[in-house]
Amino acid sequence: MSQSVLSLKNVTIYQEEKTILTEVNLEVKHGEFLYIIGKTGSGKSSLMKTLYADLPLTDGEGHIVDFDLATLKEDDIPFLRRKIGIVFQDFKLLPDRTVNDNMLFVLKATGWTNNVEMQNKIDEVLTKVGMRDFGKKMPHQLSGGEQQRVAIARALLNDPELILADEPTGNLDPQTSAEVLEVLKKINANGKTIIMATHDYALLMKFPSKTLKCEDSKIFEVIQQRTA
Ligand SMILES: Nc1ncnc2c1ncn2[C@@H]1O[C@H](COP(=O)(O)OP(=O)(O)OP(=O)(O)O)[C@@H](O)[C@H]1O
Repeated sequence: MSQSVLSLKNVTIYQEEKTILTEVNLEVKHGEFLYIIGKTGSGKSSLMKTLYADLPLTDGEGHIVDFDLATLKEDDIPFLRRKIGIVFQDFKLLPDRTVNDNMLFVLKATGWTNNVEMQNKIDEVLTKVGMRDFGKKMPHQLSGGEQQRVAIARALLNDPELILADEPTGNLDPQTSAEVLEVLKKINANGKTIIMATHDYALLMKFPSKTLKCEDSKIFEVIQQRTA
């Protein structure tokens, strides 16, 4: 399949009055795995926030999973977020409830009501990330890598077309980062489109894929070179 999941045309991204990225032209096709790299402060998170409508698109054109970012209304944002799975650096699991209840919370908030269907879905996504036996655990009983795998499972609950992962390995050691990347790569191999912001260049070398770099307010494709 080659239809576009995301298209940005001549977009400028601002934080308050400051221009962060300009002349952003980007097209991501169904099934791609795309890295966004760049130094701290170069605008990776601002770009991701624009994609999940945390920052409004005020300048340029943007379409993502059938939503028009330039004309998106406040009321549309929850519906956009159901078609996008978001994974953050700090996992953002609810600390006061089990893994299973974290999942139930999201399903109920997004309109699911049937208990059997909800539990089947939870089991399905936890199995996908290798966490099937951890449903009764509290987040604090899990390692960072396990928490991030649960967060990835949570992002899969509503079968999104696109996963946006903003520094998903930023809090993890190299070995655990590689394991989380393997989970994301497997999900991508099963057909999900993934955009991942990172400054972990070692990971990029280990799992090469199409890469865009944010630098000097611009974003452009870079060709990865193997050093060994
Ligand atoms: N909420 C905000 N209000 C004002 N300025 C912001 C805000 N968030 C980020 N910025 C500024 O926007 C610029 C880009 O930040 P952004 O977080 O997008 O960079 P980044 O590449 O994701 O960095 P990092 O790798 O450190 O997360 C920085 O100069 C930052 O100070």
